[in-house]
Amino acid sequence: MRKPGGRVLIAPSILSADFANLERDLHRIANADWAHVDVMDYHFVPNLTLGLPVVEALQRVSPIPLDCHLMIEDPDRWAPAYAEAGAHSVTFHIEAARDPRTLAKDLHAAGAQACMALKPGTPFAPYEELLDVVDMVLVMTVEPGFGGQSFMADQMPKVREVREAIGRRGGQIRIEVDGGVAASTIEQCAAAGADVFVAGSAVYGAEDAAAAVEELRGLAQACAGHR
Ligand SMILES: O=C(CO)[C@H](O)[C@H](O)COP(=O)(O)O
Ligand SMILES: [Fe+2]
Repeated sequence: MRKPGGRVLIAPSILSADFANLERDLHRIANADWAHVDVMDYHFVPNLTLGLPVVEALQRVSPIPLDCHLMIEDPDRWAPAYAEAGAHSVTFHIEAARDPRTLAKDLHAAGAQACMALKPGTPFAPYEELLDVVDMVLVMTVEPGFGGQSFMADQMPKVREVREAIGRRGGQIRIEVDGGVAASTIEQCAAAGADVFVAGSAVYGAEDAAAAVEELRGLAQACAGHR
């Protein structure tokens, strides 16, 4: 079982990168742990970003593993292809999945870690049993769909609830937070029990993206150590 206070992971979101220069911008964050890739389909969320062909291309050039966050309808049908493309982790939204248990198994069979995401209005308790089959839980700290939104501190009790449930069951499940994570908000996420931190505008909006990654990592790691 991973002890509280283990290594934290920083996953910059390329949603805030320059879409005309994605390879260059992946290399700007080569010191991060994962590159977070936001896939949006104009149906599950009111925005459209990129899909499987672009993820396959990113996979060929990325210096770090891809963490694919699928904000799409029918992930049962579409998500396994992202695992087959080589993504390290594939996140589906629990609000969109028909059979999350089978989907998680399909993702594992295709070689990826499986993660379930919860929108801000979605409670965790009905899905606690799925901790048996997922590797990570993503607690959204904005409404999914756009980068650059304000962090929702009211999601911290949910992060604590997930961390407590993981603690009761044992196992090595990570908790990822996504949306509005920055130097001013990351410590409360880490204190609540998150150990994977997505940051888009806070990293790519900085003069030096790699330095922003290190700053975030330092703040989160210090907090995780005191948990
Ligand atoms: O999933 C997302 C939006 O739905 C993005 O990953 C998230 O918003 C990152 O951007 P920022 O750090 O600027 O909030
Ligand atoms: Fe995301």
